[in-house]
Amino acid sequence: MQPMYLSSAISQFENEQPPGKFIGTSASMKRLYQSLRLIAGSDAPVFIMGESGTGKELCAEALHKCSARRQAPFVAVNCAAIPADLLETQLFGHLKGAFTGALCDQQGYAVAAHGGTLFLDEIGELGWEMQSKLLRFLQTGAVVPVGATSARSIDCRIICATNANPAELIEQGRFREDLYYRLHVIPVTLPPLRDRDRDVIDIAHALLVRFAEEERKAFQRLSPTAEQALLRYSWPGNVRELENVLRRAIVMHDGDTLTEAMLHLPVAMLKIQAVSRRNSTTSCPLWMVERDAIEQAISECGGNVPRAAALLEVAPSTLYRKRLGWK
Ligand SMILES: Nc1ncnc2c1ncn2[C@@H]1O[C@H](COP(=O)(O)OP(=O)(O)OP(=O)(O)O)[C@@H](O)[C@H]1O
Repeated sequence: MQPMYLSSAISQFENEQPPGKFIGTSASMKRLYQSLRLIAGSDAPVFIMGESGTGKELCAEALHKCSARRQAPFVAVNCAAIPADLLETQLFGHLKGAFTGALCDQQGYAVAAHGGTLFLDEIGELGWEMQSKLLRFLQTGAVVPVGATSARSIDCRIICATNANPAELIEQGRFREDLYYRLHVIPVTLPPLRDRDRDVIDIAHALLVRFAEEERKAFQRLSPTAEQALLRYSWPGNVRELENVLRRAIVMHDGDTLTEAMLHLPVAMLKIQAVSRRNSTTSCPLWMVERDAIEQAISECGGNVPRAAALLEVAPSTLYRKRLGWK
């Protein structure tokens, strides 16, 4: 592998545009882009966390595109989508005759990613045995295809992602702690869509233009009340859900303006706005702001304190300690 050209990685971000295919300029996304700028120049493993549909794969792609490895392949593997008994040969390859049905040599995803980036999505779904094999690959930097006797060195950057809480998986004995520490070198957390201010509107506009063209419809804009509805909704399925809502609205309706009624957003999923409902001209003690933010995060995570701590980027012990202080 060539030495890492940090300056060339950074130049991808110099124009302050969101990296890769990201849309959104909210404060939380700007913080993310800033981290990605620093991370792209390194070869250290990245561990991406975030709710389903927040853009974890988009993030992995952006890191690859902004790295010195961008001319080499980006290989994405969904660990949950491949049956456990096929995963080893898919990941590490096999030789002809290694098992019934192995009619020719086949290189695995790891070899295909040589020189580039290997993205392991839904890493929490890997079986225990496969986790050991992945750990061995990370320790040795070499793969042994099924049926082979010698190893082949592979140079690829590892990025993995999960929407599960890794601490919980380890606690439940479903994920190896030693593998976790190998992978969890640089953590990246994607904020949920409901915490990205007006990004939802910018993304919706871009999707409206794209889907209207694909569906050969005349839609050109969102009505002001449709925009307000998008802002009020809590988006449990994040950007993927927004894509589905807009696609469905555009397919099922006609016109040039997409209205609130056409979106059919469930009223039961309105945002909990305890903090933002507070009269913003009335100051209050800082501890109350902090308390509200913490309680809101815990409530959004269905009472799961470690997950709320990950969202707030603090240790779970910090939340437990602070909550004891308020009681
Ligand atoms: N900030 C964004 N701007 C524009 N499109 C986005 C953004 N974030 C996500 N998307 C789009 O939303 C969809 C879901 O994104 P992606 O597959 O990266 O999410 P994910 O977090 O990996 O989901 P899962 O946890 O289900 O694997 C994709 O079509 C992606 O292009």
